[in-house]
Amino acid sequence: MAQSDPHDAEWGVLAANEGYGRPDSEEDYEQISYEDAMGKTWGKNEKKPYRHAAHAMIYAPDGKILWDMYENKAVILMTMRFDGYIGFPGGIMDDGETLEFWLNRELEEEIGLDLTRHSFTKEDHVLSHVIHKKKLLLHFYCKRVTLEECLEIEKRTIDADEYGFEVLGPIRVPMFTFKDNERGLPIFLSNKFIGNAKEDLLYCIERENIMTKEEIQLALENCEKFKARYVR
Ligand SMILES: O=c1[nH]cnc2c1ncn2[C@H]1C[C@H](O)[C@@H](COP(=O)(O)OP(=O)(O)O)O1
Repeated sequence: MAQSDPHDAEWGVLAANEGYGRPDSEEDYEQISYEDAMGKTWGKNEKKPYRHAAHAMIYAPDGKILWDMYENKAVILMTMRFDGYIGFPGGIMDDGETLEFWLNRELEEEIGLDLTRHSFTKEDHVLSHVIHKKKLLLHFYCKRVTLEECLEIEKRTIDADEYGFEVLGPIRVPMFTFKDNERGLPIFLSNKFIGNAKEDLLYCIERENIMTKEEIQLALENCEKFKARYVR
């Protein structure tokens, strides 16, 4: 059938959601409570209503000493996405079920999460944001598991339905910094992250007592110094 909307012709099946992945700035994100996010109708009668999206961080405390020198503070699972950004697994929610229902379904599809063992509940919710510009409500969840469980979850990613499509691979956050104060977490932070995934990551690292606020601030400062000197 002929395509009538040039936007659809350009983006095909991706047309409905492609706008959510366009670059934005930190100022576009307004933090709101879960109750406010879920309690309002958010433009239900407008031509394009707000959509909800939910993403999740799975991690385990580590403590392994790498190269006899650097302590890896935790194993934190992220993914290389189809669009070249780094992000957390999850996605846009459909109507008619709870956020956690759709989040669990996305996690099963994208990383093969075994929902009989690790399904997310409202208790795992950490943060919600609204981005009016994109008419998007973002919900973030975090779950601590044992190191053994975390490694099993990571391995299952390559057998997931979306491996090779929405998820190009599991990645770990380097939770250590070399003596040059750049290699490790600071350089990792200079990557491109989807949405506010970087802020979600840093928020949870502090909230879960993996690093202090001061340590995170230092990593961010060293990331900026690195970018100023090296990024072409
Ligand atoms: O990890 C994330 N943290 C915060 N915001 C995120 C994260 N991943 C995506 N997003 C934002 C920006 C995206 O465009 C939208 C939709 O998420 P996405 O995973 O791309 O959803 P679909 O695969 O299209 O269902 O949320």
